[in-house]
Formats: sequence, structure tokens, C-alpha cells
Amino acid sequence: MAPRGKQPQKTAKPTGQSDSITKPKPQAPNWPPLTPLIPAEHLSLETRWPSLVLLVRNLFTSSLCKNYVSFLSSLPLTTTPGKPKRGQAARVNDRFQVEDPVFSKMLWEHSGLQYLVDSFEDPATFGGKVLGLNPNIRVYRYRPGQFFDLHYDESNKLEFGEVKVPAKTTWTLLIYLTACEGGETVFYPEPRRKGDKTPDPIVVEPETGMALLHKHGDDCLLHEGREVKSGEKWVLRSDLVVQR
Ligand SMILES: O=C(O)CCC(=O)C(=O)O
Ligand SMILES: [Fe+2]
Repeated sequence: MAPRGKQPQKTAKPTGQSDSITKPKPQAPNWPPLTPLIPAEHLSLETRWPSLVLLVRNLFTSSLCKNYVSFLSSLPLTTTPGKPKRGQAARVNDRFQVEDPVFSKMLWEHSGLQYLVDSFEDPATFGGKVLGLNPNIRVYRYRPGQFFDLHYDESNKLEFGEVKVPAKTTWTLLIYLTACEGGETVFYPEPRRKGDKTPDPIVVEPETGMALLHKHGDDCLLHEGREVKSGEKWVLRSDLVVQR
């Protein structure tokens, strides 16, 4: 059930499929190297809500985050309209989106994510054989007053890698590059059975360098990015991709 009487929406398809005809595709940026990093064996995939929400603290070190934020500030971010298209969640933030398989591969292999996902105690959690990260990379900047309204994230089909393996996305990946006041990512779990008490919302406060993974598609929890009150919230977004 949607909290606070709001009508949740689905997010728009993240790939540029329909946009590609009219809008020029942005060039892959010259991403800074992913260094320094903490060795993957010193990181852990923490369960925030069983089978649905996982966290990795310090996936990015604070100096890496600082470097990224200063680099990302130079990209041509565009402000999403406050008034969404029919069927889209209202979101107001500045964003940049690019299809960059080289970067998504580097992020997957070098950040420690591949190691953590591949060694997770219950591999079935990720919904199939995990191939890597969605090359569709999104950068969000939320300034005070900006937010991402209640919605569900959809699973998307894609052809993955050079050999175009049939694949689909199963989990959303958010990497917080800054901490800020407000801007929490909040999930609204539903009662397990009819008549059960509604669980408390799961409130994830952005923490510099922390990654959040949450299941999307049919099992996606209703969620939102709350309004930023002060400071800036910077996020890198991709998705886990599994074989279809
Ligand atoms: O920025 C956030 O906290 C949430 C972002 C989100 O829900 C999305 O990218 O689908
Ligand atoms: Fe979302």
C-alpha cells in the first residue's frame, strides 16, 4: 500500500532507446581512476532488509568520492522537470546519463562489487547468474529542495557485453558520493500477511562512499529519495545484470 496517500509511479526506462532518435548520445566521460580503494576482502555486503536491501560501507574511499564529485561537477548535468510525464515518478534532480560499458566493467571488477556479489552467502539472492553492471550509468546531484518521489524501479532487458548475452537487470545499485542533511533513501516494506502490522520504513542515510543494492522489478519495494535539506547529495547509479 502506498504511504501518505500518494500514488506511486514507475521510473522511466533508463536506456536511451526511444530518446536516441531525437537526442545526441553523450560521449563516455574520461572517468577518474578508481583509486584509492579498500581491498575487497575488507569490505562486506551487509543485509539491511533480508533478500531486498543490502549495503556496502566504504565501497568508495572518501578521497575517491571527493575526486569523483569534483570530476562529475564538470559534466553537463541536466535538471529533470518537476512535473513528470504521465506514468513517471516526480523527481527533481540534476542528472547525467551515459551508456558506458568500459566504465561499468571497471566499476564491477575493480571496486570490489564483483568479489562481494560472487562470494555472497546466498547467490540465488541476485536472481540468476550475475554478469556485471548495467552499462547505463546515471549520475544524480540533488541540491537542497530536490528529491525523487515514491516509485518502483523496473527490471529492464538488455543484450549484455560484446557477445550480446540476453540479460536483464535485477537489482538497483546506488553509490553515495557524499553525505548530506536529508536525502535519505527510504523503502516502505509491506506487511507479510494481510492483517499484519506494516513494518517501519527502512531509512538509509547517504554515507560517503556507501553502496546500496536493492532488488527491483516485481519484488521492488516502494521507495523514494527524500528531499535534501542542506549540502549536496551525489549518487552514481547502475544495476546488477543477470543472464536471462
Ligand atoms: O537517490 C535516491 O535516494 C533514490 C534513487 C532512486 O530511487 C532511483 O534511482 O531509482
Ligand atoms: Fe528507485
